[in-house]
Amino acid sequence: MNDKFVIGLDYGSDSVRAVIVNTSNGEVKGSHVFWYPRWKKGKYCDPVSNQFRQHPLDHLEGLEETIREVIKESGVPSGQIKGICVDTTGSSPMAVDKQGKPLALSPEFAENPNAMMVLWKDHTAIKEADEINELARTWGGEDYTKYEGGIYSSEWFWAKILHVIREDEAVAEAAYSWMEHCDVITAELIGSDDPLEVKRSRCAAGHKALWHESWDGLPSKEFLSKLDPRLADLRDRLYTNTFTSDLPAGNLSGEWARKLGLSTDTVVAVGTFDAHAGAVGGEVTENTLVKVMGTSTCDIMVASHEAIGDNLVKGICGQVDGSVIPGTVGLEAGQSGFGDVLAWFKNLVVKPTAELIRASNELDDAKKEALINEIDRQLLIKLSEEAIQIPLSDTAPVALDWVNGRRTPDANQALKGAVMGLNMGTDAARVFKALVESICFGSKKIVDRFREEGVAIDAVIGMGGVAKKSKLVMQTMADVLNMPIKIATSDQAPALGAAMYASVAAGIHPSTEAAIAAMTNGFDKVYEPIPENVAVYKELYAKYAEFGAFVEGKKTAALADQ
Ligand SMILES: Nc1ncnc2c1ncn2[C@@H]1O[C@H](COP(=O)(O)OP(=O)(O)O)[C@@H](O)[C@H]1O
Ligand SMILES: O=C(CO)[C@H](O)[C@H](O)COP(=O)(O)O
Repeated sequence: MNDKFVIGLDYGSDSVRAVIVNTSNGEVKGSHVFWYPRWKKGKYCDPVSNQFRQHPLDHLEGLEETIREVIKESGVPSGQIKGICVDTTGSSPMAVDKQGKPLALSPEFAENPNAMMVLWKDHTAIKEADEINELARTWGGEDYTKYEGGIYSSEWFWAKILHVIREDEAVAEAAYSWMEHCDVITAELIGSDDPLEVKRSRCAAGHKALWHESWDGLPSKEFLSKLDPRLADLRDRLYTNTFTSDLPAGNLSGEWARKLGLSTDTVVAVGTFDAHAGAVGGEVTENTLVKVMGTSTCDIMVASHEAIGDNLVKGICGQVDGSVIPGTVGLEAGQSGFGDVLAWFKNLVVKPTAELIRASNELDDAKKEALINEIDRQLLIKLSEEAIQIPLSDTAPVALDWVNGRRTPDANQALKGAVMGLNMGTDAARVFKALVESICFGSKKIVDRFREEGVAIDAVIGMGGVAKKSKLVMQTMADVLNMPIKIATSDQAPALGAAMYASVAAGIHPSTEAAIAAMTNGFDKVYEPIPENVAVYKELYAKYAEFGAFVEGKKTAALADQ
């Protein structure tokens, strides 16, 4: 057998997943998940202040373990493994030194959260994002936000950097450059020692760093200096050109070839973001909305240059040439909180329960931890089983899905979640059901915005942890959108998409479209809307919209006296 194989790596928010894939038929010969140990302990985070940082050691340990494990599991000879591609969350930037190494890998900054990866969901930079939006609208020059939906988010590159350099003089001084997570890992694999030489991700730059070829790359130094002179200086130590992920970033370094038991002939593709790789793994085509549903949700579409023309789609996460399928325009929207909204509720119940179990004298410590882990594992399933039994006609509460702010439509990370309509009969299952409905209503707001902006949506594909794990969420989504939802077979669609990019970068397939056709894993389920549910959710959606307008301050008479 002389089949050629590639490896796709998908760095999610809680774990990194790898798959090794046969490029001739998409057969997944091995997969492995590595949960970030420091992140799992909540280190370097402060949810109350919306601070979420990750230590790069979590990522490097996961890099080595996942690749070694999938090679071992597959039994594929190293000589047949031709390429690797890395997708990560974003915008998740890190301050790096002159060699492109994250500052937190140096002893001086090893415990400093500002020297670590500022995870996409970290919203400490709301003020900075507001400044960028205000300046973009008023400075008299180019509106650099126009290809990113017209509203810059605290989740993104420049806002995060500006916040950190204001907070931490030492990091500001020591940071030679800043790199997105996907570029850091790619640079590590190819043994780069110069961040200015690394082929930076088009996807990351276009969707999160205000990059566009029409203004020669990044925003001008004049614009940046109005925010902070140090940003203007930094521009010289970032990048001008960006690259799509069907292209090679370099070859595996000798160090990593030895660590992984691979050849230095192994090509490493330019990095990308998880959702966009997921769309490729899920066979994205024009007029199809791909929903990558994990802790958050990303909604990805592709449009031909002819179809999109000069249309600037308002309030989404941007439209970028080549961010998904090179030669087409990638469109991104999404929700800052999706599975996380449900995890938040789960933790609300589990945390005090766990503390009581630990404080009790009934069980030994090992049995206590086993019981707590079982409750943590089972609670979402249990709540889902109970929620499915609640008749839709039951006046369940109405919730807003903004526990992590609102990403789209119209980013507003200052927003918070809310629930109304509680009474003495409101049990955990009813609140959970309201939260499930809220994240589906939030998805409908995005579909409505795309259509209002002239982007046709004829089909919906679901993938990611929630799509594979929750029948309740997916049926509710089909009912709320009143559209069938196809579920991608692969439970690692982003990693599969990264593998597809790797096969093109390694010269095995001639294009991303050809790689999709050859390596797709297809779909294994379709959720069809249930007409009677569609009617009920139409009314509930109107309540959700009114409640949202009220909470966001656009009070309406209908709600004001409730
Ligand atoms: N049974 C379930 N029902 C609903 N949501 C679930 C269930 N199991 C896990 N989740 C959610 O899935 C999300 C993790 O999604 P996943 O795609 O695995 O991770 P990531 O977002 O890091 O890529 C978590 O937010 C978790 O709350
Ligand atoms: O916005 C993104 C991509 O553009 C983030 O990577 C995405 O939201 C992260 O989500 P998850 O934790 O579910 O992988």
